[in-house]
Amino acid sequence: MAATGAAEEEFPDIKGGGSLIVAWQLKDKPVTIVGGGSVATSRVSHLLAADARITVVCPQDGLSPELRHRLSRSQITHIPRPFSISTDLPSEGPSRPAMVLVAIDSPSVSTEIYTACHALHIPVNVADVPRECDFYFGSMYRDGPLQVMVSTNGNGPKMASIVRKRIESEIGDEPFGCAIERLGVLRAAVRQRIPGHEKAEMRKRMRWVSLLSEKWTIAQLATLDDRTINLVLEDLDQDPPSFQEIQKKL
Ligand SMILES: C[C@@]1(CC(=O)O)c2cc3[nH]c(cc4nc(cc5[nH]c(cc(n2)[C@H]1CCC(=O)O)[C@@](C)(CC(=O)O)[C@@H]5CCC(=O)O)C(CC(=O)O)=C4CCC(=O)O)c(CCC(=O)O)c3CC(=O)O
Ligand SMILES: NC(=O)C1=CN([C@@H]2O[C@H](COP(=O)(O)OP(=O)(O)OC[C@H]3O[C@@H](n4cnc5c(N)ncnc54)[C@H](O)[C@@H]3O)[C@@H](O)[C@H]2O)C=CC1
Repeated sequence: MAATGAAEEEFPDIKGGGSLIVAWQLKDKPVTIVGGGSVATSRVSHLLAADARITVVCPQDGLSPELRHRLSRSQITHIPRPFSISTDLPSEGPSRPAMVLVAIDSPSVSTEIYTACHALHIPVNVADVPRECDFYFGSMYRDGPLQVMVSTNGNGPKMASIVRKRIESEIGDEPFGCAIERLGVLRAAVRQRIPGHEKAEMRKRMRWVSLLSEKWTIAQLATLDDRTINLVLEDLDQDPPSFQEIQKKL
């Protein structure tokens, strides 16, 4: 059909009012957290899981017990004083934060920090102040490399937490995290055996991994150790073997 002739109803209507959920890669990037209370502590957990380089700025007596523990294990850097816009927000250089998270109990100071970040084009989140957020946090479920984030786009944070718990209980004990971690290892091995970036090679890899992901259950994928991966990958010209076929070879 001609590109211009497509009828309007062929394309879905898109309702706005949402946000773009992405998996932001922060490994080794500097992130600054202002405040050391319970909200800051929860932000630190999420950032540690993302391997970010974390600096917490707050007076010595504001650091929560958990953050003191993380500091003693060198998981975070602590600057023990109130946040200073002129010192703690370098506009360039390796210390320029990739992201700033504000979790303090002073709305006016929060606004000043937000304004300074905004001027420097540094993405910022001020806990609980939607108009001072370039992005919102969501309710997180995590199992190894698997992450599920629920967002209500500011409409009902508590409801986000309720939906996340529903997902958590639906997943139950199924070892998704382990299965996905093992699939990651297997995919790397497939790329070694069928290297190359030609369309045909990519198609072959992608088709093969997709078929295996569907053919094996989550519990079966979770059993893939290095030895079974070698057996599974024995003949990549054939469709993937079943779990039972591999069991017979062991
Ligand atoms: C916009 C956003 C900005 C941001 O902070 O990033 C924001 C804003 C506000 N939160 C408020 C209240 C509460 N927030 C929570 C809890 C969470 N809040 C989180 C995110 C977000 N909160 C972002 C939107 C996310 C979304 O909509 O999906 C969660 C998901 C993630 C996290 O923060 O880690 C975490 C649950 C984590 C979990 O349990 O899994 C609870 C429940 C509780 O504490 O148990 C309550 C009370 C009940 C209620 O109001 O629902 C208020 C009103 C304050 C007031 O009334 O004064 C505002 C301001 C406003 O709405 O104007
Ligand atoms: N505690 C909670 O459950 C929730 C809190 N919030 C909001 O998040 C914000 C933070 O909450 P909490 O972590 O509970 O607060 P908190 O009162 O436990 O901690 C505040 C922290 O900010 C530090 N601080 C204050 N002024 C500072 C400055 N100028 N520079 C650097 N650090 C400074 C303090 O030393 C302390 O570490 C508040 O605005 C609160 O309204 C939102 C949702 C839930």
